[in-house]
Amino acid sequence: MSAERAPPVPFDVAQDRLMALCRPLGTELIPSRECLGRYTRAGLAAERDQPALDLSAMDGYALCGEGMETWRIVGESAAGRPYPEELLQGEAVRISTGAPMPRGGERIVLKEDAIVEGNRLVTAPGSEASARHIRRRGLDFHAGDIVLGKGVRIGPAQLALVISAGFGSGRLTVGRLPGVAVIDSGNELSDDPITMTPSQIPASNGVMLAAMAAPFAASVKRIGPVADTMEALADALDQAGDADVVVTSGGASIGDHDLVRPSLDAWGARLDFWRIAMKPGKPLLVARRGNQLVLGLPGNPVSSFVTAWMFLLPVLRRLAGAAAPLPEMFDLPLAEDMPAAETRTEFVRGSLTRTGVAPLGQQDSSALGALARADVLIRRDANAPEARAGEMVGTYWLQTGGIA
Ligand SMILES: Nc1nc2c(c(=O)[nH]1)N[C@H]1C(S)=C(S)[C@@H](COP(=O)(O)OP(=O)(O)OC[C@H]3O[C@@H](n4cnc5c(N)ncnc54)[C@H](O)[C@@H]3O)O[C@H]1N2
Ligand code: MOO
Repeated sequence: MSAERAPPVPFDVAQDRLMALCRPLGTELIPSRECLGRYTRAGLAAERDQPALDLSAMDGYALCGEGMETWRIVGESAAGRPYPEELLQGEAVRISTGAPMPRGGERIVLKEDAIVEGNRLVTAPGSEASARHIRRRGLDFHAGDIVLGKGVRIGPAQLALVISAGFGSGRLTVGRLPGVAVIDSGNELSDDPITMTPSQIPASNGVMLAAMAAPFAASVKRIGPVADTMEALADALDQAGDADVVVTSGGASIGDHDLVRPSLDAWGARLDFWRIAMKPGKPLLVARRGNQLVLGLPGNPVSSFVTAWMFLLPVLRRLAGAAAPLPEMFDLPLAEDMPAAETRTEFVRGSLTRTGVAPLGQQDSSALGALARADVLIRRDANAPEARAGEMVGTYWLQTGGIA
């Protein structure tokens, strides 16, 4: 059967097949503070307790002894400058948030609940000193605890955790990020909206795809726009060099000018699969040339975005070492009825309302306006029956890239 006539690959099968083709790239040792956006390649064990001592969580006074009316203030424990002695019965020290509890300090009275005259302290009527204002040693984690699992993305919070766990001045072993080349192809494309003719189209996909790939890539090389000729495509593929992932946009369908498949063939790439039962994005193709992976995305801008989101980003995350590279789906209620689905798994651009998710009115696969307004992709499985308002539907959050 010719590739044109073979039935399209079901969406989930295609995602699984693609993931099976990717192996995480090697590792590299880089300064911990530069690990933003990287993936851990092994569990990370803390090198210290956090906090390393019992600390005060509030500004106030640390007290020793119970059942007395007044305390004698004998000094101060400030953040980074602890009170050096042991507190004795009836003694108190001024203490600030984050400062170490003095030895013998049992409870904290808040500054606003303390009545102080000279070095005498009494607690205000109705208030009480409490041990709950003490952050105990190891409250966050203990030395040896695995604070980040394997294959976790280091975002800002994880980066702070790495520093807090004792790796501030050291290096971490993280996954290497892939090199990416993005080629947009099409005779009608122009990079210059000022001088182009009305029959031309601004080449928006290349910029969009490069922006999507950038957080997961060591480098992104943009090539084109290039003409729909075998020569121009051959030249563009040569320029892609040894990029780990080559992404093309346009020319993936079966039109007379759709030359991506024959060009890849001439370049020495072997087709793995082509055409997915998804809407938008049916003409997606996947090919390999040695260790290089080629994703041929459809030219329609929304099709290009959705296929990049569902296939390219998972590939990049997997190569970078992600344990869970596929976008996560959440069930949310529908804000309005939706018709029965077609024979392809459909990803409907939707907005988030107070009562749930609502499909946007414009679903054409060229409509960037609706895509830019969308908060979510609503998933409608192939042949799913009509869905009523209030029913739960699978939803992908666009803002988070589907991974949080
Ligand atoms: N007879 C059939 N025709 C089509 C089929 C089919 O199965 N049989 N599939 C349709 C589907 S679905 C899609 S999606 C499109 C995609 O086809 P291509 O990947 O070959 O895309 P092009 O024809 O090159 O372009 C489609 C559309 O997108 C615009 N475009 C292309 N590149 C860019 C870019 N870099 N930036 C902005 N816009 C771009 C292009 O001008 C076209 O308007 O095929 C259907 N046809
Ligand atoms: O699947 Mo195409 O991507 O409908 O426009």
